[in-house]
Amino acid sequence: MTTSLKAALKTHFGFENFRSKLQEDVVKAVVRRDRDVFVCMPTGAGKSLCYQLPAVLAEGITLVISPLIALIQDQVDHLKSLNIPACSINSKLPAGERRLILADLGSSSPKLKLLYITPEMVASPSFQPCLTDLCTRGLLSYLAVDEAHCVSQWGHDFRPDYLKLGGLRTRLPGVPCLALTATAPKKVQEDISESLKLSSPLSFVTPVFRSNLHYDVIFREMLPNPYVHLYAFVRKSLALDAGSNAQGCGIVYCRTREGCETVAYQLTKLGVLAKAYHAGLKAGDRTEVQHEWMQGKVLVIVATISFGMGVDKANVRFVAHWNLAKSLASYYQESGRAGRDGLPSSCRTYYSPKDKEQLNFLIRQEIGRRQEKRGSAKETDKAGITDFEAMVSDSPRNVASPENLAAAAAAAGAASLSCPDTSLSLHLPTSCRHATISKFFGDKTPNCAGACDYCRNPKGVRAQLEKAAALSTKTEAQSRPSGPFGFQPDLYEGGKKGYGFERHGDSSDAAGEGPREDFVPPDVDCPLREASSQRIPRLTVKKSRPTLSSMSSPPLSCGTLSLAVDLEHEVFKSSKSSNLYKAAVLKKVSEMKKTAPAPARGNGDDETEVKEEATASSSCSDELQGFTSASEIYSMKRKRVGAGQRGSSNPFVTAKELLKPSMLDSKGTESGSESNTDASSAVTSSIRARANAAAAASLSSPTKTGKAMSKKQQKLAEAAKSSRNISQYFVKKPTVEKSQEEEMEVDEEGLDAPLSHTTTADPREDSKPQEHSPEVIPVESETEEESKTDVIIIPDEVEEEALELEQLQETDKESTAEPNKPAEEAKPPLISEVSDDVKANRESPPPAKRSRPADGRRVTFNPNVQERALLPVNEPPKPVTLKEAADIVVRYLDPFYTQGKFANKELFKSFARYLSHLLAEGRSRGKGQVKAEAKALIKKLFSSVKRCESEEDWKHLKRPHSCKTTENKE
Ligand SMILES: Nc1ncnc2c1ncn2[C@@H]1O[C@H](COP(=O)(O)OP(=O)(O)OP(=O)(O)O)[C@@H](O)[C@H]1O
Repeated sequence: MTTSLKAALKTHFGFENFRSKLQEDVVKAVVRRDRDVFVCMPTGAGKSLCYQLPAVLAEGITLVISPLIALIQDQVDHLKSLNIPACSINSKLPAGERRLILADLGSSSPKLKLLYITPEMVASPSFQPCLTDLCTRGLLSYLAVDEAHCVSQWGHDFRPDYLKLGGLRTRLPGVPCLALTATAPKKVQEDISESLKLSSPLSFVTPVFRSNLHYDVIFREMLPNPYVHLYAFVRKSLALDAGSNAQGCGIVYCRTREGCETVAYQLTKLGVLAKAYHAGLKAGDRTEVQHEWMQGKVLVIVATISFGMGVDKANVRFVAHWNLAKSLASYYQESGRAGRDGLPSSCRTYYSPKDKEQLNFLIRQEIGRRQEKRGSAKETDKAGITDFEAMVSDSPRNVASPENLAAAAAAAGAASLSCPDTSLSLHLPTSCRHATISKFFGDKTPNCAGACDYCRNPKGVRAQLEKAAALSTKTEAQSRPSGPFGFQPDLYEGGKKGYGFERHGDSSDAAGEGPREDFVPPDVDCPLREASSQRIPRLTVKKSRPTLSSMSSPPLSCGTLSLAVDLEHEVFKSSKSSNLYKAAVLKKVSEMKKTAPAPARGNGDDETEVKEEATASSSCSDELQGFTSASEIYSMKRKRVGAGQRGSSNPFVTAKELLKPSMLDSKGTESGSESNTDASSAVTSSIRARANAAAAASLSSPTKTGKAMSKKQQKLAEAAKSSRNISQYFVKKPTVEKSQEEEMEVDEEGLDAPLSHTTTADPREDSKPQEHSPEVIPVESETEEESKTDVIIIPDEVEEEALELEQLQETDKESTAEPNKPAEEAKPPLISEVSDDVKANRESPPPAKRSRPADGRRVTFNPNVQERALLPVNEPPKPVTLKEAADIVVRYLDPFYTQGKFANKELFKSFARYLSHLLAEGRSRGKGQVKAEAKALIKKLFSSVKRCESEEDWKHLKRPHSCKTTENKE
């Protein structure tokens, strides 16, 4: 048998030998077909071959259940490349391919050897006829369940649909089942066996220990520059200093997309090519990044956990966790992607107590949510916490001091939920890290032989823990180490337990302070850190909860709540009475309100992220990926991000992005007004800052002024000087004849009149009527805040702006050189199109303060006039294509439009409306007319934007004429 198996191994898979004795034994057991088989082997041990080889040798079809389509795809592709007939039926399969597969399965002797399928699909009604048919014809040779830990509610990646596999199993009585996993502690193993109804299975369980992996932990917050530290780690792991001997690649795991982008950017900036991979990227970009990484073109992939499952790359020399994994089992699996070729590789965690707090909160919140949905608590709810605590079960102080350890252990003992031995903590250990992992999975202590930092340098590890403890003592003056589940014996005067699963259990031991209200235990989802505490007399959960919500309002993301929880807890710790507590909270809330800027456009992103990452893993982990770190939120500042970085400070957005919120708007689910306001102010500030910076540069650099200054630069400097009123871009040239100027002014005022009364609403204008035309939009003085706006100056963009400005001035020359025509000309379609309400408004009396030209004429700006002037008499206008029209409008949109992106939704909408009007009208229009219309459109838009001083105003922009003016407010 051995010889024939080896021959088949060589023939079908090209391997000379089995990877291990165990692999061989498993294959032999499966091939015998007389027992179910359970396999628990470390990551990268070659489990897949354990069912693939028997599948090839068997007569029928092997049904393989796998949790992810991406994972399935990799396996199918790999098998196809070996000429092994394999395929998958899933929701993404084109109908044609599906038909072909079903036809083959329905034939008398199907060619297919392995059919991969998700647990959801296997349970779906559409697949049942096919399954029944295969069963009745005896064509199923094996049922293989990959990643079998997903079946267990004690497992770290529980998938409810895996539970349905028990039912499937009973429908396939004679078909041997093979369950495989890399991460199954004893309890999970039992669960798998039970759920899959394995009948006295042959178990092949090998220790999880992988001697080629070196584990270590670095306290991120103690590093002067964590990115430089990571960079040095990358260089060392990839032996980049060894020149041509450099080898392999690596993975950095981050919890959020933003984290991925930042780390990738920092590493690249420091000198190692790194690319981000997360669900926020387009599918094509993701595939490309993965491809480049697989080929070794990109050395480091910085990813959320959506990356990795099924990625079988042999020479991954390191896996770094920039953020904590959500559980020890997850960590083992993620870090296990290193060293699959058996060569020494590094696994490092950059530990941060903040991370720990956030995760802790999220895990508990998730459990609370589940319990609420279910209406009851379950034993298995503890799994997430136990698994997480196994990584970070105690604070450094507790680990560093035996007394504290004992206290924490006692506290843990008192808790209704049994807590893991504190020495089991992976990241805050008192022993070997491999030992911690092995113990967690129920294995014996392995011989680490220096494959972790603790075994190499225990003193160093302890010193780091102590230093971290000292640091946190300084920052949390009064606080004591938090034991399991937030239990702080001293702080809460003995016996008070913190928020956790034990919190309902004990309410008896009041600390002997004044009269108390009847203690009502906090409910399951109470986010208060020490919800059960009665340390502050008369401060009950009922009273403190609203204060927390006021701190976390508006709810930006779970990070905000987490931050609010921290702040509330801080106040709680430092207050002695209920009144002082309330006063302190109110003060904090008002401080926050004062300092917090308008919500940033990106705020919604986190939620989107949470949703999108849902494909990656369990719901809990999804949420974690979308989490914005408290530190990020705390700064409440716009981020200064580098040029070219995704999610940078560039306020411009694509049309698609703009459409998204408007679609939501129409559904009434979300208001885009905030982001609009934000975008408009951002772009205005951005333009100002850029122009100012350019002006400053020209002033401070003598070489760039005077003669040496290029024409372009001069124009840019001019623009900078007048940047306070960007509308001047659209105003007539100073060289224009006065009479022409007046005509234009009158015309344009007429255009704006029904829509807005801006030009004269500003009292400043009334006071100096002769100095500027009514078309000049009032200049709002630049506030200190605006001048401080963080803007990255991108030289290329400045150049581009100058170029655009040049073009604009050229076109301005054209239009201002044209004679005006009487107002009776037909109203340009643009005007009629922009708003139907305009007509109605025209009939209403103008506002009292509206200024008029001295002669009282009321004329309407008519771009047709200009168009005619441009064209030879009697010659029909040269038709413009839609593209040409678009180009013209886009050019006039400058600086609201750059690199294919619009600055705000309103501009985009108007632009789209205008173009669709051109299309609908279906008649040829001259360039001049289009230009003039575009110019008028932009000018009007700009003036509308400028007039909006509040969010309310902005909302009214949807009906431009009703936008409130300063005057109206007065
Ligand atoms: N007998 C063998 N000889 C050489 N290489 C092998 C052998 N068996 C499997 N491999 C290779 O080992 C690598 C890991 O195999 P596989 O993906 O099956 O691991 P796994 O145990 O399923 O890991 P994970 O749990 O992380 O998915 C693959 O590249 C596979 O081709």
